[in-house]
This record gives sequence, C-alpha cells and structure tokens, in this order.
Amino acid sequence: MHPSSIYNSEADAALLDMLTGPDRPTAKTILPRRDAALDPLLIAAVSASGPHVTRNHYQHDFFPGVMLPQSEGSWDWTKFTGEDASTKSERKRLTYVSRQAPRRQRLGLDDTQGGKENAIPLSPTENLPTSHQKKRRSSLAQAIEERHRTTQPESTRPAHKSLPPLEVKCMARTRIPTPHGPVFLHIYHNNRDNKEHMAIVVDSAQFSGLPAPDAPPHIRSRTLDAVWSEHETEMDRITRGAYVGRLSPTSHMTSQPSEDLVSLHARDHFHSAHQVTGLSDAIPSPLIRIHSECFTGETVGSMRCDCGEQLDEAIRLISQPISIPSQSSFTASKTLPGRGAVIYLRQEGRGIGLLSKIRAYNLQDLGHDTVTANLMLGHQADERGYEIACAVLRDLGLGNLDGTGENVRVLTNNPDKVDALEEEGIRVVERVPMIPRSWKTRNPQLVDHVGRVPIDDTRVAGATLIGGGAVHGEDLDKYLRTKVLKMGHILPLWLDNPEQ
Ligand SMILES: Nc1nc2c(ncn2[C@@H]2O[C@H](COP(=O)(O)OP(=O)(O)OP(=O)(O)O)[C@@H](O)[C@H]2O)c(=O)[nH]1
Repeated sequence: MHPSSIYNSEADAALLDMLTGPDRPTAKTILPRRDAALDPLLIAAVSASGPHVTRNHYQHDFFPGVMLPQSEGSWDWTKFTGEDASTKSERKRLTYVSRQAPRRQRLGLDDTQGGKENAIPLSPTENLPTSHQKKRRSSLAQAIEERHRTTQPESTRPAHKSLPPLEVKCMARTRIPTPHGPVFLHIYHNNRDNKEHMAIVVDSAQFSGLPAPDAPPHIRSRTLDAVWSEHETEMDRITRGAYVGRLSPTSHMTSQPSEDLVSLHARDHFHSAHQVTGLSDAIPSPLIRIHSECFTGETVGSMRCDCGEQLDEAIRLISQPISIPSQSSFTASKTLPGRGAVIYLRQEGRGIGLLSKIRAYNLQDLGHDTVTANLMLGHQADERGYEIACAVLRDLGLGNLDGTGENVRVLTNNPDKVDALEEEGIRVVERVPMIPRSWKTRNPQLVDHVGRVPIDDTRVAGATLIGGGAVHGEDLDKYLRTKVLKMGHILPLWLDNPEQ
C-alpha cells in the first residue's frame, strides 16, 4: 500500500472517530473544521436586511439616540438627566441615506418650480421658511398687498405641468355621535399630499335607509361606494363604511356601487316630484364649511383663536332641523333633519404648520398680530389652498359641476374661501356668516369669574371645544379684530374698546 494512502486512511479514521466516537476529541486532537465558518444563507439574510429595509431600524437617530451609552441594552430611563452638551457636539450622528433617487426625479417632476404649489408630500422641514420666503418685506402694507397677490386659490395658480389630475378617494367612513347629533366622519386620501383630510357629513336622514321619495338625496361619497376590486367582500364594504342605514349587530346592508346613479336618480325624482308644489325650491341647499385644522384651538381649548368654537358652531348650525313652511293650502309644513358637511383640511396654522404657528404665537406675545407674526417668520399671512376641499365636495355630490351635485351654502366670513370654491366650479348660492359667540352673547352682567359667558347652563364644560359654550378673552378679541381689520373677514366689528 502506498504511504500516502495510509496517511489518508488515518485521517479518515480520525474524522470518523470524531463524528461517531464516544469521547469528544480534545482541542489538541481535533481536526480543523471543514464546514464554512458562517452559513452563506445567514450572510445573505443579514445583508438583505440593512438599514434601508425599515424606517424603524436602530440606525435611525431616533430616541434613544444611537451611540449614547444609555441606548446600549436595557437602561433605566428614569435616571436620564439630559445629554451632556460637550459629548453631544463631538458625537457624530449617523444619518439615514436613502438608496432611492429623489422623489422629484422618480415622479419625473420639473425642479424649476419650488414652493408649496407643487404639492409634493411634505418633508419634516416643510415648516421651516424656504430661502425665497426668508426675504424680508420692506413694509407691512407691501406684504399684505403681496399676500393678496400670492395667496390665490390653488386652482388659479399656474398648474404644474407634470402633476397628474387631482384625485381624492374616501377610504372609510363611520358614525360619530356628537353633542349636536350623529355625523358621518369620512377619511380621504389624495394624490397631492400625504395628509388625511376629512369630511364630517351631517345627514341623519341616512339612518332610516334609502332616501324617501319626498326627501332630498343622501350625502354620500362616490369613491367609498364604488367597487374597489372584484375580490372585495360584503364584510370589506361594511368595514370601510359602504353601507346604508345604521349598522348594528343584527343589521347591515351594503351600499350599492351605483349609489351615484341612485342618488342622481333620487335627486331628479325629488326635484320633478316637487316642482309642482315648489317644495324642492323651498328646501335650502346643504350648508357646508371648509375648516382648517387648529390643534391648539380644537384639542387644547386655546383661547387665542376661535377655531374650536367655529368647528363646534359649524356642526351645530348644520345639524339644525330645517323647517319648510306650507307651500299651498293642500300641503302641510314640514321639518327635515339638518344636512351638510364640514370639510376638515389638515392645513394647520393657515397652512404654515403647527411648529411655525407656535413660533408665531411667541411673536404675538411680543405685541405683533397674527398677520405680522406670520410675515416676520417669512411666511405669507395665509398659505392655504382649497382644491382638495372642492374635490371632496364633488365626491360627496356637493358642487353642482356639469349639472351633477347640489348647490351649497357656505359658512364663512372669509371671502377667499368663497372665491376659491367658485373658481373650482362649486356653485355657492349663499354665504352664511359665522358671528363669534362671544360677540353674540357678551353681556358684562353674565360674565363669571373665569370669563365665560354662561349662555347655556347645560353646556358649561370645554368652552372652546365641541359642545362648549362661549368664551372671550384679551387674546381672542385681538385675534378676531385682526381677522376683520387686516384679513378682510366680512364681519361687523364688535369691540368693547375700539382703541385697544
Ligand atoms: N399662523 C396662524 N394661524 C392661526 C392663528 N390662529 C389660528 N390659526 C389657524 O387659522 C386657521 C383658521 O383660520 P381662520 O382665519 O380662523 O378662519 P378662516 O377659516 O380663514 O375663516 P372663517 O371661515 O371665517 O372662519 C386654522 O388653521 C388655525 O390653525 C395664528 O395666530 N397664526
């Protein structure tokens, strides 16, 4: 036998011994491992799940900050007394680097037109003034003039050539009981920004099923009632709110995808049936409000502005029953439930965002008014747009575009809103003013020690929130006065002291 084959047989015998023998080989006798130190599959899995895979990966510099000793392993955060400023400046922050091309490139957008109008979903720095906004105005009068020039409704601004037509889709709706009666809350998505705008629809007649022949059509979302996929189930439709009547454990009826046609038919039927009596003309058009988000006013109950009160008052006014006087000696008078909608737009702080609004409040505490404070921060006095609101209105059958949809009455003092709606083809047949409650109810004899006017003893809590009463205070007076005197709101000024 050849010596090398003997050597091989010995090695093989040792290997066999190691694998099968009763005694495990010691470190001295063990043969070098022949298997791979790391499983290639494991390596592939690890490399496939780098920081680009998930936004919640630890390499994002979120709380707790990476590279802080406290962030390693479990640590008692109750002991944290703040990061040492010196170590913070030395600490090199890890940054998240996207491997995708910039969104602008991926969407094939032209980079030459900056500004909000391009409606790219907002980045976290959106609230910071851009360089062109940082330009200081020489005088307030000039700035206000400029604001009137630049804050036209979005529809009148030059449309971005690469933007697809605006689309909105109602993703879900549900019944919400409120102090003013039930409403349907609708959540909308759109292809212009990454915000969830909402519609609060008041139409309690819907609870009794399909519209009665002598009643106005239901206010329903076309996109919600549409068929979303051939695979959608009845439960899918019910879960997203595409039902008629009222849901209960024992009753649920899905809406028909052709709801659009049904409601159009119902509207035609309604109008022709009542042309003779004139009843259809006697029923007022739905009352709507376009409302802009105000976290401080609506959630915290801030008395710096009247936003919480306006949202509450709008739902209350829209929910008021409608009395239809008798049209002839043959017909009796009627009372219909209130109908309409509040379109709730996520354009906090008149479009400048919550962060900037909070900074503006500090400037207001230094004595500046709401308009000047915005301008000092490099913003316009009002940066809102109403294109999405109009698309939502049309989806709800409120808009009367191309002969479809109803005319509307609009609750506002803001002439810009009426102009914006009309630019978009929404037919506004009446502007209904919103008089501040405190102006309507203020009577020095009634003011209690916290400055609240007890207009209704049953509604004393949460003064500026839903279901609240009337409040007034120095900040609110100043804000309301500025709206009338500087922002052109159509409201007869009520002042305790006009010199203030
Ligand atoms: N920048 C800024 N925004 C504010 C201030 N106070 C309220 N807002 C925002 O203003 C918006 C409400 O606008 P208003 O001017 O009160 O009312 P309007 O909607 O223009 O007009 P109406 O329809 O008559 O109520 C909300 O987005 C609030 O967050 C403020 O002091 N500064």
